[in-house]
Amino acid sequence: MEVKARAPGKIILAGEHAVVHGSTAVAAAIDLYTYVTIRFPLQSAENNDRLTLQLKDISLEFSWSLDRLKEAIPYDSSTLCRSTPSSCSDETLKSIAVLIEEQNLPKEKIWLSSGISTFLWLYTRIIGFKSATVVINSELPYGSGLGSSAALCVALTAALLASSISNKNHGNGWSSLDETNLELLNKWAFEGEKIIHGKPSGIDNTVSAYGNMIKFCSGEIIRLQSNMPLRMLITNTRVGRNTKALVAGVSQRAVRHPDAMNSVFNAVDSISKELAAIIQSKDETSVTEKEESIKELMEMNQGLLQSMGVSHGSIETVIQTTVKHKLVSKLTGAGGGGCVLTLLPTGTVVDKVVEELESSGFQCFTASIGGNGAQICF
Ligand SMILES: Nc1ncnc2c1ncn2[C@@H]1O[C@H](COP(=O)(O)OP(=O)(O)OP(=O)(O)O)[C@@H](O)[C@H]1O
Ligand SMILES: C[C@@](O)(CCO)CC(=O)[O-]
Ligand SMILES: [Mg+2]
Repeated sequence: MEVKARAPGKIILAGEHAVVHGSTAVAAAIDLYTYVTIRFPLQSAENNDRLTLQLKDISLEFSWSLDRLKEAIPYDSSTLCRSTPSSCSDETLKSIAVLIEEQNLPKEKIWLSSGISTFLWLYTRIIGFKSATVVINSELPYGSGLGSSAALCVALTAALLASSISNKNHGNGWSSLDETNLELLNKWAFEGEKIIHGKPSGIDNTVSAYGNMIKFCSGEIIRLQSNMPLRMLITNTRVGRNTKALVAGVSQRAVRHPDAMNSVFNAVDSISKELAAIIQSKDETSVTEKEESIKELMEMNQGLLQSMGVSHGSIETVIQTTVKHKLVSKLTGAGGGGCVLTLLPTGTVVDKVVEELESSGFQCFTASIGGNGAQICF
């Protein structure tokens, strides 16, 4: 039997980092996906006592015997419960780390270990110690602010939950999950994100699961209906960074300067709420006026992200380059490098700015905003 799932990456239009501290943020799905295929062997097949993970886009394969997994990951049948998401304890995470060390992950790929830990934990917790080959393929750049970690957690959980759905609709292409399964999927994916982000807000897994555009605050999800065209250029600075470390850095700054940082988080909250209102507004305001307001809000948000300490020289270079073309940019996701968003008001011709950014070694692309969330296929 084979099940497939896919989940999109995302951009954050406003509110990253502050959202971890209870502010509002606005995010949208993009049409770049992480795909997960799970193949279960026949009972009679050889090798039906192993769990194999293939990371297709980076040509790596890992394999564990089920006995070794059972030995290392604490298990009793009462803790295996697909319908009650639970957190991975520090102790279990340590045992999982040993399972990954045994696979001799190349040193330059050590950043993958949190993703593989999440895989092992979600897999064993949701469907137990069952033999399979899991193939993962991603169109998203890793660790670049486009939510690769959340797309992994959401796509994997969707495939795991789909494997136990009884009324499978074979051969009908991609289909969405029903509301109950979507809620369950989002909770499990959040538990997975905790392993990768440390202290996630939940916005990345939520927008990847539900798709479209959302306003998110302290776990509350409001689905937004955009009433204006919204085009963004995405520039990957190609500077690698790690969301967990950046989120922890902002929290440490907030401990050192609680009043100042609270004011920053409050300002971001207002920016996100205003941005969401503009995007949804059906009033007479012209698109040009709305775009002018969004530009200003993005500029203010970037200033506040810089004051949180999550900008980077490469991000500043992108901002300065786009300003020369009268365009406004802000970082997206955790910052520290990664990707930058540039608003493309109606009628903008991007060729010149793209040429200049790419000649500095950056990678530019556009993605369609506000599309599908998690989907499954049999
Ligand atoms: N397809 C994948 N396979 C295995 N691990 C993955 C995959 N995608 C992401 N990861 C894990 O997630 C980590 C990157 O997550 P991180 O949160 O730092 O960045 P991001 O999610 O791309 O950006 P942001 O959180 O800012 O949106 C990788 O180092 C890896 O451990
Ligand atoms: C930086 C952050 O706010 C967004 C990362 O895409 C972290 C999170 O919300 O989990
Ligand atoms: Mg992430």
